Amino acid sequence: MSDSLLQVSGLSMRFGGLLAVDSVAFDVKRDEVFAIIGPNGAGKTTVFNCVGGFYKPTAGDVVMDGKPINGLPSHKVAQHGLVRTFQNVRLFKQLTVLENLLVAQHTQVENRLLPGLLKLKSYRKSEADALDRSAQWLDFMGLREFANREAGNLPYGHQRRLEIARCMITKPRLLMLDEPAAGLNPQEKRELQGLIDTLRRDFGVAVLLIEHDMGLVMGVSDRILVMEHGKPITTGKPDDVRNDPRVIKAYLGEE
Ligand SMILES: Nc1ncnc2c1ncn2[C@@H]1O[C@H](COP(=O)(O)OP(=O)(O)OP(=O)(O)O)[C@@H](O)[C@H]1O
Repeated sequence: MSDSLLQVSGLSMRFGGLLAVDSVAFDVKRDEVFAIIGPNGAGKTTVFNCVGGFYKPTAGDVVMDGKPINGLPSHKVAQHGLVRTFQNVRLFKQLTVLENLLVAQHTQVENRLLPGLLKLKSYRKSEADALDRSAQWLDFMGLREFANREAGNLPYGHQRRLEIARCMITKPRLLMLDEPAAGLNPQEKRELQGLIDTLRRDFGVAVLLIEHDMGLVMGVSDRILVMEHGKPITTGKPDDVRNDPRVIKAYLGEE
């Protein structure tokens, strides 16, 4: 078994005349935290959208655990164990916190109509299990006291945690986080770093991260891919990337 969970090669995405992503290649190992950084417009989100099934890449391969997933829609990609959060939190804001976690499991747990209608024992059991798992994640994320609050009314940092819980409850193998520190205060950022460490260690999930907060990226990542103008500049460990003149130039050149 290869130690790479996700392998991306020759990935390109063209929007009309703009080559937003140009021949990007990287791999994410099992239980690795891998970050993609780069100045605004570098193509990070476009890579995410291609990997997660939101865009069909113009060229290239995306392979998850040996199976090609490029071009698959996001719900199919999720069935391969790859789920994501969004730059602007996307929850069912009118539903309660608990309901958000139940809905996340619904496609997995029970989508057979007949057993549901008949309230078969197996159906009741799977419903009870979904409720148990929701309670466990509410506790784990410190959200239990908010279980019956509308998700849209939670403080922003709590909404971000709920979004991560909603991903984790589907038991992914690769969690993609799109700017998870955006809008968080310094204390919440420290908690986020601890959370990512714990998710990887205790739940064996690999993490693919886009983030502008360099403190978080350097603190939490095993390896970092740096992009500029759609192209990869370098991939390396945080200390190597931090001191790479090409990376420093890419960021300073932005000013
Ligand atoms: N749907 C789209 N249609 C046309 N152009 C797009 C589309 N999405 C992104 N782009 C362009 O592709 C380039 C890369 O954008 P992308 O959002 O991937 O960069 P990014 O590195 O994620 O930037 P940021 O850090 O600001 O989020 C930009 O020039 C952007 O304007």
